[in-house]
Amino acid sequence: MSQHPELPFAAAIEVIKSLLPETLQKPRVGIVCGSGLGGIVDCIRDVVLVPYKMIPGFAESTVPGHKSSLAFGLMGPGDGVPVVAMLGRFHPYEGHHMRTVVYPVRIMAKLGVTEVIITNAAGGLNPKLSVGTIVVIHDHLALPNMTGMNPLLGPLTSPRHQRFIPLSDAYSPSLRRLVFLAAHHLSLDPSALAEGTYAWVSGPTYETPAEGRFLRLAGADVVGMSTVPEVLAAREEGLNVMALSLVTNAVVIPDGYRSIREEVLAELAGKRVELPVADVVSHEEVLEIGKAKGEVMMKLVEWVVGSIPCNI
Ligand SMILES: O=P(O)(O)O[C@@H]1C[C@H](O)[C@@H](CO)O1
Ligand SMILES: Nc1nc2[nH]cnc2c(=O)[nH]1
Repeated sequence: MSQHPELPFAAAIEVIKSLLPETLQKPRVGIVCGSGLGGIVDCIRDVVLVPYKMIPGFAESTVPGHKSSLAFGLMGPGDGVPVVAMLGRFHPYEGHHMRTVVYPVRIMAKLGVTEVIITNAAGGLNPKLSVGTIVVIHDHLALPNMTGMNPLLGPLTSPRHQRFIPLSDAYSPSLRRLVFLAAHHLSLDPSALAEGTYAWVSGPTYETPAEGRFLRLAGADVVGMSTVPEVLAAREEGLNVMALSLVTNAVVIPDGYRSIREEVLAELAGKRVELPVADVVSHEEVLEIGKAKGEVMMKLVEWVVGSIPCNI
């Protein structure tokens, strides 16, 4: 495996701190915004934006719905909790090296972040999940991790890191509890918030119906092209992780394939048939749902940030 040049951690931290007032230099919570979910910046007070192009080692996000800036500021009631939000993320399918994809999470840890909230837009595999539902991720299924594309492959980025990271408790039960409490306090309909397993695929192609069925049979509830690399790096850095998916589209057609054979035979026999047709998903649709339903996600995140106890 090829070595990746050392990332300039110290230079990045120095630049970031030089652009921030002292009160914002040590954020407690890091937030990673998924496709179309960068509106979270509206919940942050005293915002200071730090463009990625100013930070050594950062790439640019090339995906529509992702902005290339970190937002520092305060969130939640009272004095507020210092936070840093990544308004756009890096995906491996953009051509970024895996070390670059997870670099911002490592920078967050170095700035003092102890909890990270990772959001994404995802396709629904579980037919019980309707579009707009928010899923609290409690586990993941990462085929790339199991087939030689684990983001933590290669030399350790710090001698403090463990070589072997357990993932049985990757998604903090305490933070997950807080989201459900948040939903109650915000009087959300209980069906608006579910919990489930996220399948990570590399993208950039969306799933074929067979791939969707395969992932569903393997136990996944939603599928997306991000999050897991960030979760792994965050766990390696010792951060508590919470991850939320917004279901933007349905992947699996419950009744299976539209059978052209059945259709033709029925037509020849003079019968009318109405067979299921697969949804054709697009990134525009993903962004549209993010715009329409992202506010609930933002309110949940804001409530959780304001309620994280000192020692979780
Ligand atoms: O960054 P996220 O995971 O929210 O973005 C999703 C997955 C792909 O990048 C894109 C597909 O529409 O949205
Ligand atoms: N892989 C994948 N990622 C998504 N992100 C939003 N929707 C989808 C989807 O259907 N599949």
